[in-house]
Formats: sequence, structure tokens, C-alpha cells
Amino acid sequence: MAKVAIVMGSTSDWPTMQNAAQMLKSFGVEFEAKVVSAHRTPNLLVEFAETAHEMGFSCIIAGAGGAAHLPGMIAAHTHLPVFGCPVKSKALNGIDSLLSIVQMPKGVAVGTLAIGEAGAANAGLLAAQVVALQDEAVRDAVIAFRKTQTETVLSNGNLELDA
Ligand SMILES: Nc1c(C(=O)O)ncn1[C@@H]1O[C@H](COP(=O)(O)O)[C@@H](O)[C@H]1O
Repeated sequence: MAKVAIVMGSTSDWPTMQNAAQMLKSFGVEFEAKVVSAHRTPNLLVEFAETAHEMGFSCIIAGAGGAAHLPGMIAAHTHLPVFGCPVKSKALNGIDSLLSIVQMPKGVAVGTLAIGEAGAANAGLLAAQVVALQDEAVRDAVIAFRKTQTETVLSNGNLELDA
């Protein structure tokens, strides 16, 4: 089965990026998660991105905060789809991360998600949808998830005042 890679700039991103991992796990999609940094481990980044397709990954989720060059640099070294997750930074609440990831130059694509946990979870969902193109069991799991979500919202009914 195709695997999904989750890479992040630091272990401090893991609480956010775990949301992507949990989403993949819920659909039965195999994943590997590790720290790779464009700034701190530049050689590892090139080695990882250049060989990711040989390792059986179907797409890559890359999360980083602050000067978040990781997703773009990964995308520069692979033909696999890359989903970028802006991690919420302490100083600028993730606006820096978002702007660093989203404004890629034409010709090198990163699909940018929302800042923080929701974005990371949606990156996991998108990656599962990529895997679902070739894998019926994952496709059925994604469809079931969406159906349950819709039913849950519809069953909420009318909202009442607390007091
Ligand atoms: N943005 C990047 C990159 C990169 O883009 O390569 N490498 C680490 N970082 C980010 O630095 C922040 C602080 O890292 P530390 O908590 O380790 O100091 C993290 O959010 C990480 O993603």
C-alpha cells in the first residue's frame, strides 16, 4: 500500500502534525513521520525529497513554523504532491508560517493548508484522498467519514439558549 510521509521542521511541531497522522491512521493509511529541516538539516532534506518516491510514498505532508521554507524546498526536489502545513508560531501566530509556505513561485507547487491543527488534520484528509484514488478500502473509509460527519451536523437540530 502507498505510504504517506509526514515531515516537520522540529519535534516542537509534532503536537500540531499529529493531527495529520491521526487522520491517516483513522483511514488505515500507512505513514512515516520524521523531522527534516531545510535550515538545520539541509542535506537530509535533499536526500529525503529526492528518494521519497523510491521509498513508496504517494505524497508528502510538510509542516513548519516561522520561516517555513521546508514545504517549498521539499517540493523543489520531488515530483510527488506536497501539502504544506503552517504551524502556529509563538511570535506571529502562524501568519509568518502561512506566508512563507503559500506564495510559491509559478512552476513549483505546494498545496497550502490552514494554520494549525485544523490544517494539519485536513492535510491528512487530503493525503488519504490521494491514496484513495488507487485504494478502494481507503476510498470507502473517506466516504464513510464524510457521511458520518454530515449526519452528525444535521442531527444537531435547532440550537437553544443555555439559560
Ligand atoms: N521552519 C522551520 C524549518 C524549515 O523550514 O526548514 N526548520 C525548522 N523550522 C521551524 O522552527 C520552529 C521552531 O523550532 P524549535 O522549536 O526547534 O526551535 C518550528 O516550528 C520549526 O518548524
